[in-house]
Amino acid sequence: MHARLATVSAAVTVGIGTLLQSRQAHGDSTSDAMLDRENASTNGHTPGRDSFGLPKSGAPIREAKSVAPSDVPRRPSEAERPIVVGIAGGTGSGKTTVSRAIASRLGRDNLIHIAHDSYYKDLSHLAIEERAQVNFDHPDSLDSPLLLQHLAALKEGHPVQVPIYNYSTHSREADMQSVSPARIILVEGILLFAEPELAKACDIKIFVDTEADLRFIRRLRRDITERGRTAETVIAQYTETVRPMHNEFVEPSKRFADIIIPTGLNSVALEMVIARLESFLPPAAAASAAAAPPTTTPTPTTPCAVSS
Ligand SMILES: Nc1ncnc2c1ncn2[C@@H]1O[C@H](COP(=O)(O)OP(=O)(O)O)[C@@H](O)[C@H]1O
Ligand SMILES: O=c1ccn([C@@H]2O[C@H](COP(=O)(O)O)[C@@H](O)[C@H]2O)c(=O)[nH]1
Repeated sequence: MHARLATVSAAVTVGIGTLLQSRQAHGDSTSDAMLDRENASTNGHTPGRDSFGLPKSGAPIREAKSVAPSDVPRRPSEAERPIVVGIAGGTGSGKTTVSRAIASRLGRDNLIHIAHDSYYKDLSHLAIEERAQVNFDHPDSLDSPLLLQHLAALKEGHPVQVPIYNYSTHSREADMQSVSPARIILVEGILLFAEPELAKACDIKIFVDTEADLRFIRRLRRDITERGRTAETVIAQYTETVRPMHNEFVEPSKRFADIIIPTGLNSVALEMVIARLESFLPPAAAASAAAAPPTTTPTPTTPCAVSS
């Protein structure tokens, strides 16, 4: 299957803003925000950015990984600032699998991988039966403002503490995962482009587009084996919330993507994405990534926290 690749177009300025509270404003306000952004991207070049408005390649900001907490990390220059790559798509579309394929090529030193899912709100104050009834596919179920704060901090060269979410208990673990900046920040989630501020925080937006029947089959298998569900609960959740929310929020957000990857592990599309991301790495790291074998099917797993 051939990849449908659109031009990488968005030039975006990251800023922390409050998310729109009104979900009913989703349609119009999202469109307005996106149009504003597209218009802004055509207003000539910004210093330190390339013709697409993306930060130019330069030295990685690896030094932030080794600083002591008491030290103040050096603020990355515009040319060094991390590139945020958003990977959205429906549940089971292959977001994590695609992220891992990209990560395995670009290398741990150059990339960090953050899941929007890690920012699900903690439901430990509810009885376990009540937790399972929550609509986890509505944007309000996630602490997106915290993710926005973290992306902004990483872009400034600061490490962040990412929550660790447990899908079986629908709650956050006591521990958090410390994540330090890298040149490429992969962030994935079903609702990433449905939240205008989060979409805006992504320099490159990729949508993994997989048919609903395949996604459902994958989810059924995964949720039973990895997330402690039964076939009955997966089917009930899918019909009651996952499917309607997909149609209301996820599917319409596809139009904000720069690139659409059909059925996930599409090697043509992946190689083009990887080549583009390599261009942001310093020469030695880019050469090493380019020398790695072409993308193969990684063992798909579904972490809920961060991996790289
Ligand atoms: N291209 C693929 N072919 C077959 N199975 C896949 C493929 N991509 C993902 N999967 C399977 O589907 C499940 C969901 O994939 P995942 O990457 O976790 O999707 P998402 O992150 O979008 O929910 C995984 O458990 C994996 O086993
Ligand atoms: O406690 C929870 C939190 C989330 N979910 C479901 O997870 C998916 C999103 O994860 P993917 O890896 O993209 O599938 C979302 O559809 C939620 O319904 C959950 O079941 N329980």
